[in-house]
Amino acid sequence: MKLQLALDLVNIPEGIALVKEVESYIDIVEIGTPIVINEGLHAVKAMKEAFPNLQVLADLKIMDAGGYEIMKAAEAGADLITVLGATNDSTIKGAVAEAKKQNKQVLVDMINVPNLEQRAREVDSLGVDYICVHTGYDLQAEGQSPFEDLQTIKAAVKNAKTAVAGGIKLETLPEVIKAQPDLVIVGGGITGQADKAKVAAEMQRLVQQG
Ligand SMILES: O=C(CO)[C@H](O)[C@H](O)COP(=O)(O)O
Repeated sequence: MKLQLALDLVNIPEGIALVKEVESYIDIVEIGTPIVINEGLHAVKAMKEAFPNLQVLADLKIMDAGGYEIMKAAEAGADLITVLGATNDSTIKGAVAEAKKQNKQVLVDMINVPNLEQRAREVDSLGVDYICVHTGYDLQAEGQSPFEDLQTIKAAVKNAKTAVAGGIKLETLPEVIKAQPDLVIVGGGITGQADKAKVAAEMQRLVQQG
């Protein structure tokens, strides 16, 4: 099981400073969608250059032009790139084909997919690397969490690895780990804490003991 730190509400220098604090406790650093919107793929390039030993995920949430957008993220140095499960199969197939060519990985974000079980099975047959359940900020604010959805995809997905994101905190991490995802994605649960290194270290301990 791996731990991914999601950076969303920071600029490039703030993001690099933050990762320096927790570098040894995480496996993957995510350049979140708001950073890509604010700073472009330069943020991915800057993070990869600053931390060549970490994997960098570009949270592009690709909805169209799968092959092209994967190619651009790969050029910037991303190791993993996100595509939306809500898009059509052609976009996902194009993304997977380009990612394989570039030796990169595709994580499909199932945010707001209504027929989760059925779509997870379909996406699983397209050769993607990860299928991720995700409760976004707006639904987190309404009290929702991704924990039940994780059980759903754990039962449905046979080929891809599974991932979970959306409001995970140190207190809720043990419940998440019980469902045995391959990847746990944490943003505010680390970035919003006063002692980020302490929380990240404890999260790494829990994730590694599985
Ligand atoms: O992709 C995202 C928002 O769309 C976030 O990166 C993801 O939800 C993790 O952040 P948090 O743990 O703060 O919810």
